[in-house]
Amino acid sequence: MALSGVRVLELAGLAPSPLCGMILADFGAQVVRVDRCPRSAMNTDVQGRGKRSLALDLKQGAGAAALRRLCLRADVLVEPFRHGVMEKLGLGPKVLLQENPKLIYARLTGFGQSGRYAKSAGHDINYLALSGVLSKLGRKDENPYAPVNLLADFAGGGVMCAMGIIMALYERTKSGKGQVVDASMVEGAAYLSSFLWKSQNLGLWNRLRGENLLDSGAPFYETYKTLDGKFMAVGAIEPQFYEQLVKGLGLDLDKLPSQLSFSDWPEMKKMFAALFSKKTQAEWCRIFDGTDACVTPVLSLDEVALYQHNKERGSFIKNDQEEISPRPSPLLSRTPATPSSRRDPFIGEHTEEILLEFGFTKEEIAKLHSEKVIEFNKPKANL
Ligand SMILES: C[C@H](CCC[C@H](C)C(=O)SCCNC(=O)CCNC(=O)[C@H](O)C(C)(C)COP(=O)(O)OP(=O)(O)OC[C@H]1O[C@@H](n2cnc3c(N)ncnc32)[C@H](O)[C@@H]1OP(=O)(O)O)[C@H]1CC[C@H]2[C@@H]3[C@H](O)C[C@@H]4C[C@H](O)CC[C@]4(C)[C@H]3C[C@H](O)[C@]12C
Repeated sequence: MALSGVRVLELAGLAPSPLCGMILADFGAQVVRVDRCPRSAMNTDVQGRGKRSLALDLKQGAGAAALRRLCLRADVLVEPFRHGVMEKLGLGPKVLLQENPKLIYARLTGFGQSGRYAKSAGHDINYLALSGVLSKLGRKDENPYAPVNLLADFAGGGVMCAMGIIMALYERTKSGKGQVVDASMVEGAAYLSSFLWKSQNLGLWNRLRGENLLDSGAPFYETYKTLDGKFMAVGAIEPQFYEQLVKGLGLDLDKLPSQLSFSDWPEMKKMFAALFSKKTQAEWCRIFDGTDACVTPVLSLDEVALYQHNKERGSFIKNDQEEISPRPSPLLSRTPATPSSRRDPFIGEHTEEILLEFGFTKEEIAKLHSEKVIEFNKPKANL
C-alpha cells in the first residue's frame, strides 16, 4: 500500500483527527492511537479502522517521557489539542523535532497555532462560521445552516491534515527533514471553498443566499419530494442536460421561460415540485436512468451499498462485524488502500505489543504499568 512502512502516532481526539488517522491507516500506515489513561468508560472513536491502541497517561512525567521515546521511532505525530496543551506537557514541536528532526508534527486544530482564538474552544460550526463558508449555506430567508459537521471537521480538517502530512512525507524524501503541519479548520474550510472566492466575478453569487445557481435558488439544481416521500436530486446545469430534464418531466421547452430567467425560478420550482410529487422515486429513476438529465435518487445510508452503480464498483465494504462503511477513496491502480476488516481497537488493547515494538523492555513496561502510566485492556473483558 502507498503508505506502508510509515509509523504514525495519533493522540486521541474528537472527530477530525480520527478521520486523518483512519485515512493514513487505510492507505497502509501503521497507526497507533494514543488513548487517555485512565481510560474513559467507552471508546468514542468510531473511526478507529486499522489502528492499534496504546493507553498512556501523558500527564505523568513518565508518560510524557514514554511518548518522547515513541516519537524517536515515529514518522508522524498527529495532535488534536488546542494550542499550548502539548507545550504544557513538555511535548511541543521544539522538543520533539530536536530529538527526532525527521518527525512530521501535525497539529490539527480549529483556529490554528497563532491568533487570538488559538487557545479557545470551538467546534465545526464555529470554524465554518469564521471561514466565511457558513454565510453561503442555507435556503432563502433562513438562517445559515451547517451541513452536519462535514465541512470544517472532516473536509477542511481531517482530510487537509492528511494531505499536509503526505506532502511533508514526500518533501522529507528530498530534504531528509521533518516539519510542523499547522492544520487550522477555519483555513482548511476556507481553502476548500476557493471556488467560491474565485468565482465571485462570474455573477454566480450576485443574489442573496438561497437565490443563486448552486445554493438552492435554481429549479434545475434542487431536490424534489416524490410521491412515496423520497427525494430526487436534480443538477441539470448545462442547457443540453437541462433539455433532457425538461423532456423527462414531460414539459415543452419552448413553452417554458428561459433557463436562466432568475425572476421565473420560484414559479418554475413550484411547477417542477408539483410534477415530481406525482410519481414515486423508482418511477422517476426509470425515466431518468440512462439519460444525461443529471437526475438521481437521494439515497439513504441504508440504500447506498445496494444501489446498482455502487455495487458494481464495490464502493461500500463490510467488516468482519458485518458493519458497512465507505471504501477508502481515491482508488490507486497499483497500490490501492486495503482497509482492515477487523473491528476498531479497544482502548489500551495493544499497549504492551506497541511498547515492545518501539523498544521498551518487559521490565520497563511492567514498571509503567505498576505506576499506572499505561493500561492494558484485554479484548475478552469487552466481549
Ligand atoms: C461525535 C461528537 C463530536 C462532535 C464533533 C464536533 C462537532 C467537532 O467539531 S470536533 C472538533 C473539535 N475541535 C478540535 O478538535 C480542535 C482542536 N481541539 C480543541 O480545540 C479542544 O481539544 C476541544 C475544544 C475540542 C476540547 O477542549 P478540551 O478542553 O476538552 O481539551 P484540550 O484543551 O484540547 O486539552 C486536552 C486535555 O486532555 C489532556 N490529555 C490529552 N491526552 C491525554 C492523555 N493521553 N493522558 C492524559 N491527559 C491527556 C491534555 O493534557 C489536556 O489537559 P489540560 O486541559 O489539563 O491541559 C462527540 C462529542 C461528545 C461525545 C459524546 C459525549 O462524550 C458523551 C457520551 C460519552 C460516551 O462515552 C459515548 C457516547 C457519548 C454520547 C459521546 C458520543 C460522541 O463521541 C460525542 C457526541
